[in-house]
Amino acid sequence: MSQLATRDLTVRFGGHVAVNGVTCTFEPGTLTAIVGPNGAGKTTYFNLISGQLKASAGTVTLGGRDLSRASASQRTRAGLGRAFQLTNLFPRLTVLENVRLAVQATRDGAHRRGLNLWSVWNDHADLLARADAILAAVAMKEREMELVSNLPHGDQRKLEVALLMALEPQVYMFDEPTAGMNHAEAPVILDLIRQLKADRSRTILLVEHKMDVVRELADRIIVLHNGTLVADGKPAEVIASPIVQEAYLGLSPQDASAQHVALSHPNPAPRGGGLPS
Ligand SMILES: Nc1ncnc2c1ncn2[C@@H]1O[C@H](COP(=O)(O)OP(=O)(O)OP(=O)(O)O)[C@@H](O)[C@H]1O
Repeated sequence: MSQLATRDLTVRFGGHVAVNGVTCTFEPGTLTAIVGPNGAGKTTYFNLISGQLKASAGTVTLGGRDLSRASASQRTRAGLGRAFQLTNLFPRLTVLENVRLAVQATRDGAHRRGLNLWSVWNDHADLLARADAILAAVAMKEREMELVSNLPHGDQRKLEVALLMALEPQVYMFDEPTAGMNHAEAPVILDLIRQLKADRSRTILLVEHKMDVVRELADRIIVLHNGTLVADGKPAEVIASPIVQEAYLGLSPQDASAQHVALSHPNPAPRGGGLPS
């Protein structure tokens, strides 16, 4: 099983350092929540790991393999799976066709074996069986013949997770997976993440603003502030730590026991100002 690691990962936009020397390892079987105020660098850190953005400095490795110079698609093939909000779906294809294509994308090499009709037929049956199993896992089998464009938003987002599962990644990356979902839709996605977590062999990274979700799902929390990693540990410890409670959240020690603090919120500026240097 493969450890994901970033070392001194840094990106600068002009004079602004959006992610600043982040060194962190993520173990298989662990769900790590990445939290921090708006603009802290969470999505940028994701972009650097998944290869959507090139780092100014530092490395990203998976199972010891250096992916720092790899493209986003090479990183996906190496095992880094990132959920994108609906951008990976083919709206004019059916649910089943979408999943089958994603399964097919993971079986590269099959098309290079030349034209052998028996193997083409076998591959086809195998792909369909795998697509079927994934649709069953996400409870979407009854919708498999529907066009994706006709699905309700919640089902489209569920399908997005199904496509990610089809890629069989070692690392699942979710950036605010329930953003824009209603009260009925959000629990379904969280259930899927719970299912993935139950497997205990996957590394899951979750950027999430909702602290109740983080408390429930995370084995570990890391906190980014101004692009820097400022806290890392078990959820209860991180949430209760003086640096997060007093400096970061701007709460008094008495408030430190508050149950519903949010480490991130809709207002761009963090409460309580900056962290001590
Ligand atoms: N392509 C870019 N060019 C210039 N600045 C950028 C770029 N991408 C991100 N930034 C800046 O980097 C900082 C970190 O942004 P990022 O989106 O990673 O924060 P975040 O923690 O994900 O915030 P939010 O919780 O609001 O999504 C911000 O100041 C943002 O404006």
